[in-house]
Parts: sequence; structure tokens; C-alpha cells
Amino acid sequence: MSYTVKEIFYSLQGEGHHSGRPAVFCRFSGCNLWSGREEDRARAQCTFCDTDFVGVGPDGGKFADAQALARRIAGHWPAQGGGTPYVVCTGGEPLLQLDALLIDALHAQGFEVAVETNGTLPAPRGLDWICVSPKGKARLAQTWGHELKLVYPQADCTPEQVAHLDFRHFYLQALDDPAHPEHQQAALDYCLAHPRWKLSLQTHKWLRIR
Ligand SMILES: C[S@@+](CC[C@H](N)C(=O)[O-])C[C@H]1O[C@@H](n2cnc3c(N)ncnc32)[C@H](O)[C@@H]1O
Ligand SMILES: Nc1nc2[nH]cc(C(=O)O)c2c(=O)[nH]1
Ligand code: SF4
Ligand SMILES: [Mg+2]
Repeated sequence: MSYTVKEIFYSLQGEGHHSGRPAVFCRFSGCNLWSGREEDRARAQCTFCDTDFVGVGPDGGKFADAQALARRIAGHWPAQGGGTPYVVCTGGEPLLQLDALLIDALHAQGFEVAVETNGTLPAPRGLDWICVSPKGKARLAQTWGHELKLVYPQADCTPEQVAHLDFRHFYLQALDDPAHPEHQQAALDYCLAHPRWKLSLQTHKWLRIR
């Protein structure tokens, strides 16, 4: 199978449990909850996306097979730097494309493989870290994983609605929109009142890195 990738880059994981960890990001093109076109945003299933996943950006493009994409991703990891190579598969919605063949090819290159998903599609076998970020009324197919990272607030998806799911870590991440300071305050207040929830900060945004 071929893969369509928006961009590949090396950075620090900015969000959630692995914040601060160096990682190669593989951003797949396309999403099942929004076309990516601004004119469709208001009537999309996910209306607050902060990411451009349309077209081709730096080091993106079409990869003919899993080996070709895994080799390209491995090329972004610093040689002789030490540490376990780590790749974060994101998008767009990575589970539209990420399959067991690609996970195997990335493992063969020595990578731990993480995914950032909206949870509407089941994850393939073999992933080392599954982060699910539920979106409004969109039905969840992936109800277990390592990290549940809820963008907060969402009228149609509250922490109370997802707190029973089978995850090791529960994070709130303040919605990045013009009212972000208020959302950040509300998210931290919620965590203080409900201590199973932790606050996820989008640190790459204030570090001004990708
Ligand atoms: C761009 S999404 C791509 C992966 C997948 N489609 C998903 O939604 O989880 C990566 C992460 O950014 C989060 N995110 C997207 N837009 C956001 C916003 N405006 N404010 C805060 N987090 C946002 C998502 O919830 C997700 O955790
Ligand atoms: N540095 C950095 N960390 C991230 N964590 C999740 C991201 C994403 O867009 O999925 C992201 C991203 O785009 N950049
Ligand atoms: S599901 Fe993820 S990639 Fe798709 S529009 Fe929402 S935040 Fe963006
Ligand atoms: Mg992002």
C-alpha cells in the first residue's frame, strides 16, 4: 500500500505524557472529520483543528511502500545521538493510513511507534503508544490506549463522558482559539478539582518550534 504524507520533521513532542521527548513527526495527509478547507470548517465534525494537513509540505509526498516511508522517517533521527528512536504518527488522521506493515517497518528501523488519533478508527496491532483525542459527537472505535488527551472544553464531549475508558493517563488540553486563556484556566481548575486528570500544555507553540 502507498502512503500520502503532508510532512516529516524532527522536533520535541510538545504535548501530553511524552512532552519534551525528541521525536520524528510523520504527519499523514487527510482526515475523516474535516476536509481541511476553511469553507467547510463550520459544518465539519471537528471544527477546531489547529493543523494544516492538506497538500504536500517539507519532506512530504507519496511513498510507494512501508519500507520507503520507514527509511525516510529514520533519516530524520540523529545518527549516534543515543536514545531510542521515537516516531509520532499524526495528521490529519493517521489511522486512515497507518497499518501493521508500516509499524513493522518502523520497528525494523529501531523505532518506538506512537500515534495521535481522533479515536474513530481502530488502531492496528503493534503500536507502542496510543494517544486518543475524542472529538465532539464522533463515535469512538478506539476506547483503550495509553493516553486520553481531551481538548477542553467541548460541549459534546465532556471529561465525565470519557473518564470510564481504558487509558493509563487522562489529560486535558486547553482549546487553542481566541479564548485560550479562559480555556487554560478552566482546564487547570478542572484538573485541580478532579486529580485523575492532568494538564497537557502545547509547549511547542510557546517554544515556537514545529
Ligand atoms: C491535529 S491532531 C492530529 C491527530 C488526530 N487527528 C487527532 O485529532 O487526535 C493532533 C492533536 O492536536 C489536538 N488539537 C487540534 N486542534 C487543537 C486546538 N485548536 N487546540 C488544542 N488542541 C488541538 C488534537 O486534539 C490532537 O490531540
Ligand atoms: N512539537 C509538536 N508536538 C506535537 N504533538 C502532537 C502534534 C500533532 O500535531 O499531532 C505535535 C506537533 O505538531 N508538534
Ligand atoms: S480530527 Fe484531528 S486532524 Fe482531524 S480535524 Fe480534528 S484535530 Fe484536525
Ligand atoms: Mg499539532
